[in-house]
Amino acid sequence: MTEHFAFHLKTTDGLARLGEITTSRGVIRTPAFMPVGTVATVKALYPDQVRDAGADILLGNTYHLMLRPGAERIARLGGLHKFMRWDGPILTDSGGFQVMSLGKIRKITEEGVAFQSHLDGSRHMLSPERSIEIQCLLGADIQMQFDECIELPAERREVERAMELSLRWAERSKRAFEAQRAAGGAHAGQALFGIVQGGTDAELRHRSAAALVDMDFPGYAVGGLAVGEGHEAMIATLGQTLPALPTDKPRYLMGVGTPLDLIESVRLGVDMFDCVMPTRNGRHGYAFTWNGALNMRNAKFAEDMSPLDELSSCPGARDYSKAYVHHLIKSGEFLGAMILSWVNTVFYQDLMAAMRDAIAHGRFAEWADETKARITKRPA
Ligand SMILES: Nc1nc2c(CCc3ccccc3)c3nc[nH]c3cc2c(=O)[nH]1
Repeated sequence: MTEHFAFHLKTTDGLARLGEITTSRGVIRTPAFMPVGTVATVKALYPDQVRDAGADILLGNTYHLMLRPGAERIARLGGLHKFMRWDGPILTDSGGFQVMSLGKIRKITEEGVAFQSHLDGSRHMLSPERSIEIQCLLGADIQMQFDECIELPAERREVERAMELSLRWAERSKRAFEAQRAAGGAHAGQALFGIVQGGTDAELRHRSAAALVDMDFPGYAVGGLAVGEGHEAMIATLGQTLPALPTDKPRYLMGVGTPLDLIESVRLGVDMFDCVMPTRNGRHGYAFTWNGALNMRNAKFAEDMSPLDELSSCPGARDYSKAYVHHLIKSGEFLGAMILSWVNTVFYQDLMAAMRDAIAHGRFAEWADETKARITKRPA
């Protein structure tokens, strides 16, 4: 694991950026979409399908994996990469966000968050130090600071309190990560990212970003969004937050988003994304295609033998008919979820590859306008 973590900004087109992140487990081409593999699997897909779709990096989740099968157990079994047979980079979230959305009977203090498992009610505690310890036990290449993300809408003083707590937790996360490095629990090919909070308040966002930049992280996430604020507020907040971050470090917008969200966020200068949408919506019968999103439960597809999306690079989108996928989804068959998870994961990777190509050729604005018209048109 000699390769040091590094970000190389290759070129820009307006605020849009083309780059590469080097980790000890491989290179991440940015702008990048990172499939979510919360419990050590990208649901309904084999790792080879995820790799062949073009994904360079996957996401794992501290909250879920600490509860089952357990971080120490995964470490005993050789780490998350070996466990799930993914040899590329893995980014893990720090767990705070998931405790707030899934954990039960939570108690937040300066120390951290005490909670009960949503699986069996067992008692657990997450702190910046324990979160970093778990992420190192998992062997994550990119780790996230322990933060508090509050649901919007919220009172400004609540947003300010959570943002300031997250800054104190950023300091503690960084010290814990450095201690892990010194003790051999982490190496130079791994990185810890800070997370900017502050709701949709520009002043709080600037304070959070400035304080994190002072702590000097190798990458910065914009957190606290995709929590119900809506597309316009998210884009407005991004426009206020991104300029406060250094251009020579990656920017990761957490939990985003729809294809339209991705295009508009890349236009503003975001480099990395994650979202459960391609796989979760796939399991619920939605297909992302180059002619808009299709709800495969719709009876209009019952006798439509045309392919899901003949423009897709996914064999599943070209080989299977809408009628067949409609039947599988209506029947609740596993293959329906498998096909649509595959089609959607490939669509998201093809979308990112097209963005990278447009930026490389200095035609992102034109490409974005053409593509938005195509993929947001209401399907016939
Ligand atoms: N730590 C953190 N995570 C967030 C996630 C989960 C992203 C994630 C990472 C890795 C695996 C799964 C999920 C968010 N998802 C939507 N909005 C989000 C905001 C935050 C946030 O402010 N902080």
